[in-house]
Amino acid sequence: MANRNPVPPNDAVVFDGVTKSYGPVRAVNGLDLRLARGRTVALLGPNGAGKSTTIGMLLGLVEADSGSVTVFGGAPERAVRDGRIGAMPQSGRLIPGVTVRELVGFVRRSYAAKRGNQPSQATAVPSLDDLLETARITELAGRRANGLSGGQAQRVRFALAVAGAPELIVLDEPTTGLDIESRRGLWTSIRAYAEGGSTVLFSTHYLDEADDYADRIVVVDRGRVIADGTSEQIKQRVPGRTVSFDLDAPAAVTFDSLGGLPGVASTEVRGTRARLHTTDSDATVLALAKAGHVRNLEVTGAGLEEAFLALTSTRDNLTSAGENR
Ligand SMILES: Nc1ncnc2c1ncn2[C@@H]1O[C@H](COP(=O)(O)OP(=O)(O)OP(=O)(O)O)[C@@H](O)[C@H]1O
Repeated sequence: MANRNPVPPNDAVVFDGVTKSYGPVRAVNGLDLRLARGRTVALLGPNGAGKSTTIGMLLGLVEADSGSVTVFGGAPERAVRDGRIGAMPQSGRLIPGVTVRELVGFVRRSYAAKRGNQPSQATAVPSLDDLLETARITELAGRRANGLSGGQAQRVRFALAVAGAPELIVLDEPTTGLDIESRRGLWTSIRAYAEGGSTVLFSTHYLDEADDYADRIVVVDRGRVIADGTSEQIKQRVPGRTVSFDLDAPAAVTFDSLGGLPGVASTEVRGTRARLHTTDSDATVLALAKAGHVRNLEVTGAGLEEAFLALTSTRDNLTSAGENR
């Protein structure tokens, strides 16, 4: 497939007008996306939005119907063959009957042998000990690979993904089903690897991970990019603020009186804590101050979850929040 635009040297990945259908289902629908080298990017979207199909095309596993996908200026298959992409799939059993050290060592050796045949290749394959350390699985080295907990197995999969010192790692829902401690542990390894200058693309349904770890968030829905920017830029897409406070004298304040304050679009009272969603937080706060009876007042913008829900429920919303790549 011919690439219609020249690829700027700073782009690791370019999707250019890409479509992919499965029978009548348009999984990816004219996707345009550029990923700059060295950044960590989260791919968010509701179920069936096209995230896995997009990742499949990036890894050369799924062929686009039209448009082009370019990785490091060439075909994805070539980047995979050269060990420049490391991938962590959503699932897949680890080989039974071998230890973690044997499994990771085998994959590492196969990359090292390939690099030996390509001395021009810039990135050296790490030592096995460094690799185990990076993935924080040194203490698991002697364990059977198929007898690990979910979190431990994901760390081994991560070691396999980075065994060839790839410049781009692609993680498809890496922490799904893991407890909070295992999620944090895996992210410690991913971040450490990213700090070495690699590009990271991950999909997730955990919005806090996108908020905490991504330099840039790309939201897809029905196979298209519907928002693209930093976490802050995405949050700003949802207008209005939330004004929260403790009611000093709950009996003296009624729902109706709160709802009648300037700017207030909706109200919620739980116990003595009130939350007002307002389109004019300055006017709302001034009116509350005049009325008195409030303590611990707080004004906050929408969280990423609220923004995500608002964006993905607005079906016609196809503009971009920013160009931060
Ligand atoms: N091999 C396939 N055959 C038929 N339809 C498919 C196939 N793969 C994906 N689809 C459909 O394409 C659409 C996009 O699916 P995809 O798995 O890419 O979305 P997703 O955003 O990764 O979803 P999820 O968050 O649920 O994993 C969905 O409607 C899905 O049912």
